[in-house]
Amino acid sequence: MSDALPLLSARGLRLAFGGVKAADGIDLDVRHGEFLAIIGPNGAGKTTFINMATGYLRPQAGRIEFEGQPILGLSPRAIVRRGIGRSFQLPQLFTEHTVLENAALAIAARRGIWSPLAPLLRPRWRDEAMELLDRFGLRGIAESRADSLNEGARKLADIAMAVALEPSLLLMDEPTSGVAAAEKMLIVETLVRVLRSTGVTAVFVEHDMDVVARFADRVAVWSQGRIAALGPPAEVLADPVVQRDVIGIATHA
Ligand SMILES: Nc1ncnc2c1ncn2[C@@H]1O[C@H](COP(=O)(O)OP(=O)(O)OP(=O)(O)O)[C@@H](O)[C@H]1O
Repeated sequence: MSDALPLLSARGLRLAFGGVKAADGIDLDVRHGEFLAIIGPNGAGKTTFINMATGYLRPQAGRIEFEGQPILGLSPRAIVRRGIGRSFQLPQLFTEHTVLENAALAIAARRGIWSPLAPLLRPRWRDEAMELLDRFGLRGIAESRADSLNEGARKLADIAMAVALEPSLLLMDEPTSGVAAAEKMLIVETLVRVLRSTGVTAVFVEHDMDVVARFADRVAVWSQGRIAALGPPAEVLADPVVQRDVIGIATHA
């Protein structure tokens, strides 16, 4: 496959909820290997885009292609199988299970195995789950229950589960929301290191402009269901309109 072909290509996406235009003509190409940040005020339609690209919402018009193939109309599960992973604003871990158990379940799910947990904790699976946790620096909390983790560890563990499914594109909705300021950069550094080393392309919704400036290759600015600006962070974040309309009100927790 040619690298010139975008990994994901969206054209003319439209979706209104009553009078609210959550997507009002979205055109976006995601390039192989890039880290693309999506910024924009609350209600601009950022999550709606992720929901459309992952099969959770169907646009009223437009098309989305992944690796040159149309994906609109596929179920979320079928889209995961094509290679698009996702993490949510609120982590989706099995809270009553340990981090290791969550990892083993995710690795098994990747192979289409829906097994009781006990066999998945035998050495072969356990080693693989530990190896995954190691990559995210989570080995030390492998035996902790998911509901006992702080928000930073919970977010990383959630992303590790998405990576266990071996996506080529990962869409992350606010990977740092709720994470304490002191932890934030370490969390993002860790996930960027893992994703870059495995060649995973990433799209992430982010409200922290320091994170965007440091880790994004390109930034797309969402405004009222449209993309108002797109380009390298140094350029986009210096745009006075973006500074006034997006950064000035980016106080979202
Ligand atoms: N399922 C839905 N039903 C009705 N309205 C919806 C639905 N999903 C989103 N909306 C509306 O569409 C608009 C865009 O919402 P969306 O969640 O995509 O924004 P966002 O940019 O992700 O905001 P935030 O930063 O607050 O997460 C909002 O006005 C929202 O209330």
